[in-house]
Amino acid sequence: MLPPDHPTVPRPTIGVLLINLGTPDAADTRAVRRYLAEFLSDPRVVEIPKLLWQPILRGVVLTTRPKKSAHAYQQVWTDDGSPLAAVTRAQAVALKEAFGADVLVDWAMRYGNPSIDDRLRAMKAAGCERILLAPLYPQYCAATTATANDKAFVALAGMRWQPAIRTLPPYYDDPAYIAALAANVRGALETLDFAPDAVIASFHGMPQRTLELGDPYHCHCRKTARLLGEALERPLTVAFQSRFGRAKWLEPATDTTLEAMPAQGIRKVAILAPGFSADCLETLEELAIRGRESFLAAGGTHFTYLPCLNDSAEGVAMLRALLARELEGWRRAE
Ligand SMILES: C=CC1=C(C)c2cc3[nH]c(cc4nc(cc5[nH]c(cc1n2)c(C)c5CCC(=O)O)C(CCC(=O)O)=C4C)c(C)c3C=C
Ligand SMILES: [Fe+2]
Ligand SMILES: [Fe+2]
Repeated sequence: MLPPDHPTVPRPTIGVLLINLGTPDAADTRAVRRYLAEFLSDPRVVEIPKLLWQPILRGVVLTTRPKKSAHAYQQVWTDDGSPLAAVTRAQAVALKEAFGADVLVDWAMRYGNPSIDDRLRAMKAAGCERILLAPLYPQYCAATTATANDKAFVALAGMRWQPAIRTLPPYYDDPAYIAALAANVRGALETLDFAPDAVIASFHGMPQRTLELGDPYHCHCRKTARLLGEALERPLTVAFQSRFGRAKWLEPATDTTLEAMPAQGIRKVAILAPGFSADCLETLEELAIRGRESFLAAGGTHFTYLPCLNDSAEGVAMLRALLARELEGWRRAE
């Protein structure tokens, strides 16, 4: 006879951990400083020797940037907190619903909260013997995908009894991802009261040096944009946003592209950020607010920002298909 509180329904033995970049706990200078200190101390993100970089980070960067960034966060903060956290949580809830009771879906952030370590331990305690790590970056980059997996493996290194692990591969050219983006863009363009002269695909930038060192990120971005352009039957203008620091970054830059367009006769634009699985500071503030302002100030007449896939029906169906493919052998083995 089982005790009354013994679970009669089997506990899920398979878990999926959605991972995104991370965001401050609050839109104030203190919380942003804490977040930036962790983020920008990651040697996968800033590839400058620690002895040189830490004095610059602790000196000029962490005394000036947090206040400026906190102001930016305040403009996009929601009742559910940071948009990045709110959207990632909503994606986890929707995927939980889609997979049903036999798969435990959770979410974590590479920097800040909820931490990867904390959520992996909770999943293990809940009975997960097999865990799929899913860094939600369509384009592989050492500064995003690899560091998310690194962090998970550091947590596993502290476990006596580790779960079995798989990692979600990049999906920059996956037909399901391209189709979801195309449906999203087509639907949004249909509701516009203007026909854009250009559709811009803005990806987060990276130092040019990482391309020369063999990071596939730039190639992945270009291929996503080519395939999406083919699906939409119109070429996209590719640009790279969010430049950080003094080194040369991937070009062309989104801000200078937007500022130059009106003088070239391109006065109506639609812009999307296909490399972000969730809307966040970089899309909502940098593109939708500042990008709009600078484009209109340069003589543009019409500007629209097209939201990320987020927890839209097509976005969740796409993620479910990608994750289910990775879980295939595991689910059959149960
Ligand atoms: C989508 C892919 C991303 C890549 C590639 C990436 C590289 C990268 N980023 C920085 C510096 C900053 N990024 C910041 C915010 C931020 N970056 C991404 C994604 C990628 N970054 C996201 C999703 C976010 C948003 C976080 C949020 O809370 O909404 C920031 C913080 C904000 C600010 O102060 O501007 C910094 C700094 C570097 C240096 C880098 C590659 C080397
Ligand atoms: Fe970034
Ligand atoms: Fe930015």
